[in-house]
Amino acid sequence: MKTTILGYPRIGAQRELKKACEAYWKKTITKKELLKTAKTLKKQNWLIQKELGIDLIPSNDFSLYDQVLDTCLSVGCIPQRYKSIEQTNDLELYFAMARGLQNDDIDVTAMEMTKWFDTNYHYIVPEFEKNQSFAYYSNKITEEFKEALALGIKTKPVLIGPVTFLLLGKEKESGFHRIDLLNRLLPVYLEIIEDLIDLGVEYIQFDEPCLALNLSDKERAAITTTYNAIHNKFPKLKIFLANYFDCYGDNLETALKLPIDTLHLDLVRCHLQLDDILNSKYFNNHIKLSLGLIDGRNIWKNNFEDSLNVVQKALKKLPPENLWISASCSLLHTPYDLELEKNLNSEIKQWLAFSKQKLEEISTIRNLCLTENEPYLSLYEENKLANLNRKTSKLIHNSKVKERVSNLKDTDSHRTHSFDIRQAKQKEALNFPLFPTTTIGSFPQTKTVRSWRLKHRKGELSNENYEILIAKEIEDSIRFQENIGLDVLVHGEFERNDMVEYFGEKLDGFAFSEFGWVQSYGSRCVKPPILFGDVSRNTPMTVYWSEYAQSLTQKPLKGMLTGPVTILQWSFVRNDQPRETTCNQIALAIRDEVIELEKHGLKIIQIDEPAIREGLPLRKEEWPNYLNWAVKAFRISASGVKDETQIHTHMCYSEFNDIIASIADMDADVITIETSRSEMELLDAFVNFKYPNEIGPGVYDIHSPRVPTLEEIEKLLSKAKQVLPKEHIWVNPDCGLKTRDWPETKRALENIVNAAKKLRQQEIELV
Ligand SMILES: Nc1nc2c(c(=O)[nH]1)N[C@@H](CNc1ccc(C(=O)N[C@@H](CCC(=O)N[C@@H](CCC(=O)N[C@@H](CCC(=O)O)C(=O)O)C(=O)O)C(=O)O)cc1)CN2
Ligand code: MET
Ligand SMILES: [Zn+2]
Repeated sequence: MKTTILGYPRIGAQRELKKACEAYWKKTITKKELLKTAKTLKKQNWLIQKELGIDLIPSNDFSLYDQVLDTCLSVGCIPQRYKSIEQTNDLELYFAMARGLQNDDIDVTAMEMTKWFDTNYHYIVPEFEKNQSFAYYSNKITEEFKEALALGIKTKPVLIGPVTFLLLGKEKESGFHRIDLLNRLLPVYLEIIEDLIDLGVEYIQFDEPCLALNLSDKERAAITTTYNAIHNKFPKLKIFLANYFDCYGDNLETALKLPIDTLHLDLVRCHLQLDDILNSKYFNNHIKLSLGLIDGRNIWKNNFEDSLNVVQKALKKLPPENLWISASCSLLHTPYDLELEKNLNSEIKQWLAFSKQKLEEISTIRNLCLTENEPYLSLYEENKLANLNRKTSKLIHNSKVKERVSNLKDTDSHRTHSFDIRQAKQKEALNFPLFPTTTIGSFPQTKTVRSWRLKHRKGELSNENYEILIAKEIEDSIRFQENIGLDVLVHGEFERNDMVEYFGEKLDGFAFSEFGWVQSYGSRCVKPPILFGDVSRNTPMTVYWSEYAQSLTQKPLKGMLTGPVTILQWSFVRNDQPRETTCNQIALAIRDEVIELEKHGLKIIQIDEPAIREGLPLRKEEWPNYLNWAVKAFRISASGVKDETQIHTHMCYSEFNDIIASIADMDADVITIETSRSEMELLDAFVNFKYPNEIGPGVYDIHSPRVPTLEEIEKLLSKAKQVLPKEHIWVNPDCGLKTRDWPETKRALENIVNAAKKLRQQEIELV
């Protein structure tokens, strides 16, 4: 019985890769220095896995930006607009595809970015043309294998499987389906594999998480074609096929019939599938199983007793040499090392395992299965105790909270009156012009603002002085917003480290780490708070700064909250009760905050739910149940206020078509959404559905430093005006401005306000 993992985090325990990439982009370090940092990180990752007892260690799980982008370069899937960069500098090309590039000679936009399945990790979306050709282009995969080999480690290179690669991409023109490109793509994979085999590779891991989705017959056939072709050409190669994040489901028969060496199972997300497989008539016991027992998506300690039971079950049908002990998915989604945490409550800390601790758990489980397992029995006992302690801890349970959730009534998730009635009252109370303008909440989180927070945390800046600085920043932003003439102002979120972590820090039932960083996209990281117990709000969270900001202006100020589903989705959440229950607890806490903001004079409150789409289960059968409780949780948070109080919500990065009815069902008075990059295409869902409430389609792509011109914004707005009732249209950016700098923010927002003014003028001239 051996151990393996599917992938390891790569950002560095101290976020070394983030810092190096950002320095390289600013040209304060050279390409050579960046690559040196990368090399050191890879080496550290391999050596720690070796030291902690991982037998089959992955390579090519490292990436300077994103593994799907890496795959694009491996197979030469480079959109036309980058061809002029291609010749000059490989890193420049790579980062241009990731982030766009603007200089005297070149002006190219970035490739699209979207969520990796149901995670908060974003990948770069491959672009395909009808006549797409592929060619073996970058040699990253072989180079990394050689790098590890030089350290004495023969790795298992990780490749995103060709079918998943195609399905994750997008057709950039009509008249074909991307899956039809398989016959062109496969030969390139075969070339790469041949190179790897020449270098001595024994195992290759093919990640095909598309197997967790509802696949068509054609897509399933593509899986069969692919792995038959690879096996026929390289019969000695050991194919390690990995699906994760959900069951094989309908795709199980296809998977079991493949000529592969190992099938990997995510037993955390789908623990019943082991029985399905062992009992399947297609199962043959020559196949090896990789048991994904350790949770790669969450930070709770494994329960060894349960895991050993699973292994025993497998051992009834398979010899031990046909089993791998592993984690459910790549450890990319969990932080580096729990040992770095010096300030975590020690009771809570003993319940947790970060990536490094998960490596230890994997080898301990294997060691406990050995006949000579005595040296490890104390670890087993320790694990049992920690799990028992977590079950019974006083820190977790709050009977008042449980009672409040179980006493929720239907009326708690309904506003007093329907939208029409509310809208009329709000129009009277707020008296906005046509096409009111607003922003999504955050203003630039500059290095300076972040450095105040760091100093404050370290005790180098007193509470009082920190607050003086934040207050001044808020005041400046209010004056700026008034000057350019925005209709609904925001305070700017300067006091927040992150829109979820900030609330985690204020709510009971959450703990937070110091170094628990997880990559979100490229160099951007998040530090998800740890939701370990019943959630309650014992103190106002945003009232102080919102009330202060409102006191500075006659214009209405929009209070800014993160919604229950997003807090749930972007935290490390307890796994001892249904997510629905936890979400309702958060919803009640947010509801109390909404009511309190109203009490303190705020007439408009935004409850952000950017993660509601991402939280959708991977399989459609499970959508209705999820949407039902998620929408209800939002409504619970929003329904405690009077008709006159205007509730906004905001979503970004979303394909809205599938779930538009549920979005409407959230019944927010106003929704602001991301649409600018798709030229308002995303608005179609709202139009086709006749979305009943007010809506602000984004007119400024905040993911790019580019400033949209007045004309561009006008064009987008006139598109919106053609399809939406003009009384329903708001004018705003796609998302918050925290990742932007002030100069471009100011120019862009001025253009936005002026575009709205021009639109109003046109309306007056029309009558
Ligand atoms: N949780 C979450 N998920 C999300 C989003 C989001 O906003 N939050 N937005 C979408 C896109 N994803 C994003 C993820 C991260 C960031 C982001 O800006 N992250 C920051 C960190 C934000 C943060 O927590 N900041 C802290 C700590 C900042 C820090 O690194 N401080 C330095 C010191 C200051 C400095 O020199 O910069 C340090 O500790 O060493 C703070 O402001 O207090 C980063 O990686 O740079 C943006 C978007 C989807 N998912
Ligand atoms: C990822 S959605 C962000 C919403 C938040 N209010 C902001 O403006 O940053
Ligand atoms: Zn957003």
